[in-house]
Amino acid sequence: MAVVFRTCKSLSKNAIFTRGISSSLRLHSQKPPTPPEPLVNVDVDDKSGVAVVTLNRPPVNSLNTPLLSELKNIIKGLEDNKSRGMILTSSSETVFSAGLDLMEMYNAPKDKLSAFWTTLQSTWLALYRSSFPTVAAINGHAPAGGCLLSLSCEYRVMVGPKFSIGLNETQLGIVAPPWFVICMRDVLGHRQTEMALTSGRMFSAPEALKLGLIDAMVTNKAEAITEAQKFIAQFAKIPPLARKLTKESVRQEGIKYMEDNMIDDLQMFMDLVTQEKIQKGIGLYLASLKKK
Ligand SMILES: CCCCCCCCCC/C=C/CC(=O)SCCNC(=O)CCNC(=O)[C@H](O)C(C)(C)COP(=O)(O)OP(=O)(O)OC[C@H]1O[C@@H](n2cnc3c(N)ncnc32)[C@H](O)[C@@H]1OP(=O)(O)O
Repeated sequence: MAVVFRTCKSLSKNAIFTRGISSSLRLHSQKPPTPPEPLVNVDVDDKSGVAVVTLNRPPVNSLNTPLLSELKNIIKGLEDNKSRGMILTSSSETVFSAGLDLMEMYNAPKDKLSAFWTTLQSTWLALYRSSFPTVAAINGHAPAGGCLLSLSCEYRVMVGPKFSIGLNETQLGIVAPPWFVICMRDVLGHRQTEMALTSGRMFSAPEALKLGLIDAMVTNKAEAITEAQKFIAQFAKIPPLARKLTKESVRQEGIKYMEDNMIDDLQMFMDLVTQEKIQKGIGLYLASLKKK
């Protein structure tokens, strides 16, 4: 797997920034400061043109505004570079993504809360409607927003059997927004979605496979990447424009929902999440996670 420097340069603002800073600082000091790790890494394979995009926000890849923003920029960069495909995975050995960063929603000022949600909306839309094939190589737990990212890809390969996946919002006393529901329904159908979402159930990888929530189960990350590459390779001979327009057509409900309802959806989020009892619930949940 080779990193194509030219591609990375145009994809990651962070990469340009850190290179620029470290080379100029080297003139003035012996020890340049260690550049910050990007929140999302991207490696583009020279031969296949497929990008492995790795969430890299330890410990649990919770999705905050900077990470979502970085992911969105990378997806846009891949679009601009006419990418052949994208595999989304995690640098953690046990967590794909713990979902939305609860700290972004807890006692947050309204402007930050609003920026957080609009970044989530636009990042999701960029991923969901991306023209290139997308696969989630789910190499760890994927609750809530982690499950949403997976569902927004076209194919899901999960490392099993011990990790779990699902939209668990109701268990937290919050509500999965309609576009989360559409994503789940795209994959599971109406009845199973209703059952899964009203209970907020998390599924083990074998359960998820049986249900169709994931498409394949493997035993490690390397196998997950190989399976993902195989899925993407089958599109090599399909004309990209026909593929893109077909994907958009199949996903029209979700795309249209978001395009038509961005402001209402933001308002619903703000109204719900700023309620005192919801804030209290998030606070208690965070405390329970920290107490573990
Ligand atoms: C008409 C409808 C209108 C609707 C309007 C909108 C409504 C709002 C919708 C909001 C949607 C939200 C979706 C979400 O994604 S909410 C987030 C849900 N996530 C979870 O429930 C997962 C919680 N985490 C875990 O279960 C576990 O952490 C894990 C992922 C299984 C990993 O376990 P592990 O043992 O490895 O790690 P720890 O639990 O010890 O965690 C390490 C530290 O990370 C902190 N942490 C974990 N998850 C989060 C998170 N999501 N946000 C912020 N911080 C998180 C945890 O507290 C530990 O912190 P510490 O090191 O300081 O102790």
